[in-house]
Amino acid sequence: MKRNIIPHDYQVSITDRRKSNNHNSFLLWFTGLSGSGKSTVANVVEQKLYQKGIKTYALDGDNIRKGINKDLTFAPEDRTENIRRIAEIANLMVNAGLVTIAAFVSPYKKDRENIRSIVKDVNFVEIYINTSVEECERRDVKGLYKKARAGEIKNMTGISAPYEAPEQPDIEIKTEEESVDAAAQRILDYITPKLKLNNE
Ligand SMILES: Nc1ncnc2c1ncn2[C@@H]1O[C@H](COP(=O)(O)OS(=O)(=O)O)[C@@H](OP(=O)(O)O)[C@H]1O
Ligand SMILES: Nc1ncnc2c1ncn2[C@@H]1O[C@H](COP(=O)(O)OP(=O)(O)O)[C@@H](O)[C@H]1O
Repeated sequence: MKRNIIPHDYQVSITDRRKSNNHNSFLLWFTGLSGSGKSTVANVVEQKLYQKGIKTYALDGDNIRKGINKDLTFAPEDRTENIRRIAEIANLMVNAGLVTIAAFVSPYKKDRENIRSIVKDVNFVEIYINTSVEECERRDVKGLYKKARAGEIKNMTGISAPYEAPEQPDIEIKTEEESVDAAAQRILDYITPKLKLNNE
């Protein structure tokens, strides 16, 4: 379909915005099972960045699935659309100069590859929060695993829907072996060089 959409050439660029913030912008994408620890670790990372004066914004289930994506279910095609829209929003935020943090189950490899192509490889940091389904079920932070076992929730990731683990994530956190603070520190150490402005 020919849509005749011609982008307007705005004069304030991503480079200008990064310069005025005095740091680079990129996307930290947390993937993992429900209850694996994505939000817990992401929250500490954001707090530490904020304390250093870094401009951040965090996207998560509450501000997305209750808002812009409230029309979407957990069926595979809706999860794909969920992640696609979030990637587009994240891309706008990266262009606005923010270190953008996103914590979503994002169980499908092809959807995560799509995020990488939307925000560009150089702006994408994939963080795999690797917690076994047994441990997530033991934590059962929201009581969802119990409901899934009782058949009250269909398509529950790890129980009745697949989770395709990243093969080469930029960072892998095994929460059964590493504390929240140690994980957050490892992420901060990884991204600190990326925050520095280069001469674009
Ligand atoms: N069927 C099923 N499977 C997985 N998760 C479920 C499901 N139903 C509801 N929930 C709750 O919704 C949160 C996951 O939403 P996401 O937008 O991250 O999922 S996805 O990326 O589209 O797969 C997830 O939040 P987190 O626990 O923060 O991961 C759950 O609380
Ligand atoms: N090392 C750890 N890293 C992250 N979370 C942990 C860790 N150890 C225990 N937890 C607990 O696991 C739960 C993870 O919940 P949450 O962060 O909401 O997961 P998700 O966002 O992936 O659904 C929290 O109750 C958290 O306190």
